[in-house]
Amino acid sequence: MNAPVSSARPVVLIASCKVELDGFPTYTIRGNYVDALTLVGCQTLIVPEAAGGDFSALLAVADGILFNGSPSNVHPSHYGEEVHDPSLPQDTDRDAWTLPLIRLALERGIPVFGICRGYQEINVALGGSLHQAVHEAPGLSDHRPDDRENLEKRYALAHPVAITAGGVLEGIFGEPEIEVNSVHGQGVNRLAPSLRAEAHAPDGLVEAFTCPTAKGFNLAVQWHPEWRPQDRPHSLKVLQAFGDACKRFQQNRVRTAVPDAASPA
Ligand SMILES: N[C@@H](CCC(=O)NCCCC(=O)O)C(=O)O
Repeated sequence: MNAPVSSARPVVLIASCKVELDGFPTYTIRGNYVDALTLVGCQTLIVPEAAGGDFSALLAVADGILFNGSPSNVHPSHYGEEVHDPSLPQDTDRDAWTLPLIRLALERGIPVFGICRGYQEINVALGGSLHQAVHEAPGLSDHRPDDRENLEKRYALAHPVAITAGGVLEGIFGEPEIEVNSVHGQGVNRLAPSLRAEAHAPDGLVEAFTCPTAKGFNLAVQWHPEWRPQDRPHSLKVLQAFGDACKRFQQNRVRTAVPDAASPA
C-alpha cells in the first residue's frame, strides 16, 4: 500500500518583531514575507513570542521556519559587544526566543530559512559575531540603500555575489554569480564555526551560509528574495527550494505519523 501523502500546504512559522506603536506593544511583520511564502505553496503562521522558551506547541505544527528581516538589530551582548550606535532599533524580545529556537530547529532537522536580520540571527545563535556598521569596517563597502529613495530603488539589484562552488546555492541556481539587492547596515563578521559560506560580495562580506551538519534543509541570505519574487527568477528559485523542503518535511511527518492511526483494528 502506498503511504498516504498530505495535500495540505506545509506550515511555515514566521517570526514577528515587537515594536511600540501608539504606546502599545505591537507585533509586526512585513507582508512581503508572507506573500512570498504563499507564492511557493506554504501556509504561513506568524509567531509573536514563545513565552518562557516553551517551543513544544510551535514544533508540533512547524514544517519550516522563516527567520525574516526587520529594521532592528540583534543585541550585540549576544556576541560579547556593547551597542555601537544606540540610535538604531533593537528587539531584545525577539532575540530572547528566536536565538534558542534557531538552535533547536537545526538540531531537529526542521527546514530553516533566514533573511537579513534572520540571517544575522542564525550566525549569532550559533556563536558568530556581526559587524555593527559594515560601512565603517576597513575594506568593506556600504551595503545600505539610500533611505530617501522609494522602495523600488531601495530594493533594486545592487551588487553581484559569487556563489560557492559545490554548495547549496550552486545547486539551486546552477550559476557562479548572481545579482542581489542590499538593505542592511550590519553583516557577518566572524562566521559561526558550524556554518559554511555560500556566497560572498565583491568586498569579501559573507552574503549567504548554510549549516552543513544540521539534519534538514537550511539556508540564510543577507539579501531580500521576498522582494517581488514574481519578477526575479533567482529569488523565486531560492524561495521555492525552501518551500519544497518544507513540503518534504511535512510529507515525511505524515508518513511516519499515519500508520498507527490508519492501522486496521
Ligand atoms: N538591522 C539589520 C537587519 C537588516 C534587515 O533585516 N533589513 C530589512 C528591513 C526591512 C524588512 O523587514 O524587510 C541591519 O541593518 O543589518
